[in-house]
Amino acid sequence: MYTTNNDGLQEEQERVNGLVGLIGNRIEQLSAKTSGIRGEIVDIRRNFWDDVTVNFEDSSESAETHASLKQQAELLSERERSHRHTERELKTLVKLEQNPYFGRIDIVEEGAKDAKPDAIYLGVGSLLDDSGEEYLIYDWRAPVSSLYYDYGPGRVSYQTPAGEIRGEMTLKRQYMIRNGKIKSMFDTGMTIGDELLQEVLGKGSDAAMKSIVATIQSEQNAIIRNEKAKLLVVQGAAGSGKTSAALQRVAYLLYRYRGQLSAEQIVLFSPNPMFNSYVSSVLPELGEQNMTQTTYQQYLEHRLGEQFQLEDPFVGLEEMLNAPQDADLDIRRAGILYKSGKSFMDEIDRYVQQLGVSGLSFRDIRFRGKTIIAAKAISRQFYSLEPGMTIPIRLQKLSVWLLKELSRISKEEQSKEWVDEAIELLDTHSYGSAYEELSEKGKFSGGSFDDYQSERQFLAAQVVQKRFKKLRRGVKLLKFVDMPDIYKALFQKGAVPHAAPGAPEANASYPPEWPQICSRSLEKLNAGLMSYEDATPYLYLKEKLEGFHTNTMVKHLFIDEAQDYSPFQFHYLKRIFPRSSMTVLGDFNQSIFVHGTGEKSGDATSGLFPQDECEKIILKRSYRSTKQIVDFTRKMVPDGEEIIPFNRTGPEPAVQYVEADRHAEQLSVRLQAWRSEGYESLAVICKTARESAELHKALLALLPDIRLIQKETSTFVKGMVVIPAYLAKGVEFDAVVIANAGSEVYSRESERRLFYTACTRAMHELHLFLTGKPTPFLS
Ligand SMILES: Nc1ncnc2c1ncn2[C@@H]1O[C@H](COP(=O)(O)OP(=O)(O)OP(=O)(O)O)[C@@H](O)[C@H]1O
Repeated sequence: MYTTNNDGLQEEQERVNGLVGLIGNRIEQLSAKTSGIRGEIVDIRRNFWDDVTVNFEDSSESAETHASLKQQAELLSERERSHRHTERELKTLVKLEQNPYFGRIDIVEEGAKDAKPDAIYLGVGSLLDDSGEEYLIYDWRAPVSSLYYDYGPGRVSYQTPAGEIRGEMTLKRQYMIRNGKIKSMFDTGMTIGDELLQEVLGKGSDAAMKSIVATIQSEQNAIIRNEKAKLLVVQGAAGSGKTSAALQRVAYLLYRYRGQLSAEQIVLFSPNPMFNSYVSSVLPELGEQNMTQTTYQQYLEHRLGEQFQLEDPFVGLEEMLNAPQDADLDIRRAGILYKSGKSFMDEIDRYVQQLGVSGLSFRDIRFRGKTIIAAKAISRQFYSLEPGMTIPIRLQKLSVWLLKELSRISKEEQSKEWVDEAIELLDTHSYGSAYEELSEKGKFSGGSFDDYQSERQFLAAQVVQKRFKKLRRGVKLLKFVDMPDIYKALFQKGAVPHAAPGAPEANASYPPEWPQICSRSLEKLNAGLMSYEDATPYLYLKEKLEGFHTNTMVKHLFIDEAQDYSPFQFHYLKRIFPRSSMTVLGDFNQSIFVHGTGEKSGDATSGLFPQDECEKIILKRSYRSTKQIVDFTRKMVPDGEEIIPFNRTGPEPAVQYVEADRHAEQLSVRLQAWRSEGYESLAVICKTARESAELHKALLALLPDIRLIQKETSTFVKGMVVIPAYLAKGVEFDAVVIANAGSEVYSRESERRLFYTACTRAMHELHLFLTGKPTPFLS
């Protein structure tokens, strides 16, 4: 539905030339302005104190000093703001100079006096003419720009903050402009030119994800511009542009809510650190600052502190993938599943209710090897507090009581012998300052016994206070609450449900393997290890008891690879970020963790927001891989026939039998062949990290520059890599070899999605090596 159009090419090129000239001038002016502001900032900083009148002698002088300081600080921050603004403008202009726009639509607005259409040109930023009244280029995020993504020529309408605008689109045109020259231009119909998409998708993959603004598809546009939903769930096939849409959405939100929403108020949860590096250039490319990026694991570590050694999700996954299929594995799976579900959360809620009445464990507070406040006394005090108060409030009150107790005990300590010994060991400086302070207070009468007493008392108080400081800090941080013990108690009673007087009925949702799950959980926790599946419930319980440390600053959460999150984790995130909307992007066919919600129906996000605040968008078209690869991979998963390949062709995926002892050699032949064809990013995908490490070792002798990707790898670079399938999530390669697609490697039903994820990483070519019978997922 597109036509290459050279008719108005010269005219169009002249327009581009004019714009490039104008942009060049603007760049010059703005550069001068920016360096002027920078100079001013340096000056203000250098002379900050010279321009402030400092006088604190009396209250009126002091007020004047404050006012003067405030004024100077405001001036500085205004200049800094202005500098940031001009810098951003400058960056956009530099981009526009290279490629001023990528699209044009001609619109006749309904009710307009003039029947002549307005030509609207779309680029990565907007540009006004010298009068400041007419847009020469519209930002792709402006309300009118949405027409470009949503409509073809004909009747159109779009929303503006002031209401709906209707009209007629008489032309839709796309351009490929490089360095100010129009390479080609097309007039298109409804969809944004296959031609342009073909060109973009046909290229080699990069070490960094690219922005897709010139070719956003209408179903992606609906994700990007959604403003209503508090919870936007995007369910999309592999390679359907979920991550791309998410990143353009961040850019859109920053534009739409400029001044109200900043990049730090948006958090993206990524599947692993390497993915963070892979996507981190998209927003800067669009002239925006990057949002905060983290992984759920990093977040857990940050919250958990040092009490336990936290296992990452890949440890458990690796164990399960390498373990034989036996009863033991079933128990592990059942434990993970139960601890990831909403029932366990409800169970913890019930447990907390019971703890309000009895059962909270406390630690003795000890000093110099002796218990000075016993856990029992702490418990007694806690349960003597008004039971109507919540546990967090009671703990705060308890901590105030403990601090008072510590003060009392510290006074008693001052007369103890160890204090005398400590005083003797004090240096002369401490003595000197004690003397000075006491003299100032007039506590010395002149060499008498009283003077000696005053000095001893003073030094004793100091010595004891110093030694009690850590205890006080501990009390303020509620370290006297024995959280590990309280969590363990959930498993100590084995299958016996926690029922408290007045508490709702304990649910009988325990899995049949509960007793074994309990003993395993205790074994690990007693060894100071925290499994990934325990971390969120533990933190939830801890925060329910100690009070939630919510983050109200964050306004929007993006959760990518959402199929790998459990319902428990979603509910926990919702509590931690109570003011935040969520965009949740996932593909149930790529769910690889037991705790993940691989079920289409078992929506992990249900119940997070009221129904009328939730929206779901399904992306069926897959852009990453050639038609041949998509046709091949979609057969591996249920409902695969719903996945629509983008019409870009390439070689058929190949299955190749290799002899086990020539495995590495044949792989290297394949990789070298691809390399000589010009592919730059090549991956050998294995099932596990163990297999990857072994194969990498063997391949290194043949291909010295091949890299091994491990869970700690934090940067994604172009080249040849060996990578376990679960770390390849979210990224893509020009060509992929599945190291061994044999049934001895991928056979359990639980590995189907891992296999699918691995195969769908290929953009142009996919080869599957086999040393034996093929995996049943290929049949
Ligand atoms: N509208 C588009 N225009 C150009 N390229 C696109 C478009 N949509 C997606 N792509 C490309 O398709 C590829 C896959 O996109 P992306 O990684 O965002 O998909 P995804 O749904 O997150 O994939 P997965 O779930 O498999 O990780 C990327 O190379 C991306 O640039």
